[in-house]
Amino acid sequence: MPGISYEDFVDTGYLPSDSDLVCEFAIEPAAGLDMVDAAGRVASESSNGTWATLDVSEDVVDLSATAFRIEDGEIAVAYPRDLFEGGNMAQILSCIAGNIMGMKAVDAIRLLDVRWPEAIVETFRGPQFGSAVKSEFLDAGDRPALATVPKPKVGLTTDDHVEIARRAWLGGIDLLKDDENLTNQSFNGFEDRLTHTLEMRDRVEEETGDSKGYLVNITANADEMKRRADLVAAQGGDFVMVDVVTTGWAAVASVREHTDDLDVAIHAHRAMHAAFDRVENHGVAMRVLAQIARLVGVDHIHTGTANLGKLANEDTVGINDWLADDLYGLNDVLPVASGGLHPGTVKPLLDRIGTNVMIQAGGGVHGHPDGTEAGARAFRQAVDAYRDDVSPDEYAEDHPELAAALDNWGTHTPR
Ligand SMILES: O=C(O)[C@H](O)COP(=O)(O)O
Ligand SMILES: [Mg+2]
Repeated sequence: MPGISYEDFVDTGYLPSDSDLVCEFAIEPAAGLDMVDAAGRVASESSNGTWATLDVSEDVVDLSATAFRIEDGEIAVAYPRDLFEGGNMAQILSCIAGNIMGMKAVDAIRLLDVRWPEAIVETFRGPQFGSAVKSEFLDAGDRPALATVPKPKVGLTTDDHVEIARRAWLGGIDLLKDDENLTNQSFNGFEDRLTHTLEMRDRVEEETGDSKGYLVNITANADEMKRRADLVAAQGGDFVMVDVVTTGWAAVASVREHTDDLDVAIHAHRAMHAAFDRVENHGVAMRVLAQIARLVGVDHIHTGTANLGKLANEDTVGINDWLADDLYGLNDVLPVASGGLHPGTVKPLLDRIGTNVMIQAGGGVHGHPDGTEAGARAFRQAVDAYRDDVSPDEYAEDHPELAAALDNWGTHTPR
């Protein structure tokens, strides 16, 4: 079989087959190696090779990857379908983003993009609802869904949390979201928070006639997440939230499998993603993390704010487009813009990312000079102004909450 020595893993005449999984990497070869040497080592270590030349018997299945394009510091590597266990994202990542991330043959390596073949895509569940949550669970089918995160992010008692939820929903917010580090701590236990927040949701829905949602953070070990998801469903919740990077994709897959019968959508917070994607020449691009999230089957995921918020971003627009594109019939994923947004950033944000999104503000709602309900109204008014094609300043003339928000923050991008 070929592929026993790393040189055998490069073939610039190779044409990937439809079933090959193709990865694009940016690589910086270590001193003394050229791009071809480094490409061979990457393809080898990420499929079936090692540093030494192997003498392999005929009955070993050939699962070698092939580096077939090498140009301008980037390489493309094709992997045979049978290298991978279908439906097992952990195993796939142990190949395409595994040992190669630390191998000394490259000073830096970044997984930029993946072409997922149908033969792999069909082994994953994908999202149960995707962007359909906006009309299926909410009244936001024709506009961005609006979410808020109670602040301070931890420390509020359950009663405080529920009161903030009430004010935010009454002000026009669709979704109340737990923060990424709020799970089941002593000051605000999961079960009480779930019960009382959903009771409040029902009261507000009755009062306003609008559908409201609660993204309760079930992040924990996999079995506990499943137990918490059961509680959410039993109490009439429509959403669970999972910190998908910190829990790991195998745990997310367990939640996705479990929620198939529960009729609840999965909101993915990406806390810790920047450990993989912030250093520009190394790691795994957010684009790939978003692809993984779609395959595993989350319904919404944070994809950044197109550089209009407080967190560093990659190509939010390109990622959002990928999440909306056809992928062998898999549902789409609703992109979530969050992190440092406020009413003054709504127009430039929607100009960049469109309206089939969820937009979310914590500080930009609760930090409003007149409090949470006014902040929620201002956030909603900024979206209504956009819908009516009226400038925020003009809309603010007869919407005092928006006027106060714009006076306070202008169009400032926070840090
Ligand atoms: O989890 C999030 O997305 C953030 O808590 C948003 O908070 P901010 O709007 O205050 O930055
Ligand atoms: Mg947060």
